[in-house]
Amino acid sequence: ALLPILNYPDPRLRTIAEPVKEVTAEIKTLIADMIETMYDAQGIGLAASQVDRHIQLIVMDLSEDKSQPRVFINPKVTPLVEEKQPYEEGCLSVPDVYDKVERPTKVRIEALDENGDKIDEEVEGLLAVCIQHEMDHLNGVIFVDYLSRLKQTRARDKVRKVIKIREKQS
Ligand SMILES: O=C(O)C[C@@H](Cc1ccccc1)C(=O)SCC(=O)c1ccccc1
Ligand SMILES: [Zn+2]
Repeated sequence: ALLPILNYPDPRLRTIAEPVKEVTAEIKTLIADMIETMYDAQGIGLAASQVDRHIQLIVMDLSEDKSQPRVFINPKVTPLVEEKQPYEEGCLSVPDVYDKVERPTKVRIEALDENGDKIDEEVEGLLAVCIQHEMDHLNGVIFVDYLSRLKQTRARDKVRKVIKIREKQS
């Protein structure tokens, strides 16, 4: 089922996510719903925080044909290099706002997958950017927090406009 995505600056997006204790049937349903919601919203990642579920769960699919969804449960991300790289980020909770954010170029991801099996990978490129962006969501951080006050104000105004247009369309 499609889930409603919280929009910036909704304070619920600032909630710190709790660790997942057990991958229950309910969580497997949530994972399927998040993947469906991510594809519908044309995203490449989605954190549970964005659908108002405050558990440490991220879904991601960087494939062209939306055929390789990945699930990260209780993820831990560790930078492997000091070097940072800028990337033009977007966010499904801040629609139509894109801006450069600098993040460590290479990171280690430790997590569990949807079967409770260990993930332990060193990644760079868009996967490294996206996992750090999603990890921020689980810690109540949104990418606009790294931008200037002026850009944050513009982002709030932009989201307000986009939501109004979407409400008219629905
Ligand atoms: O809000 C989210 O977490 C999803 C977000 C993930 C993300 C994309 C790009 C850089 C960092 C994090 C999105 O999927 S934004 C929409 C999108 O598909 C996209 C935007 C910019 C570059 C590439 C993809
Ligand atoms: Zn986001």
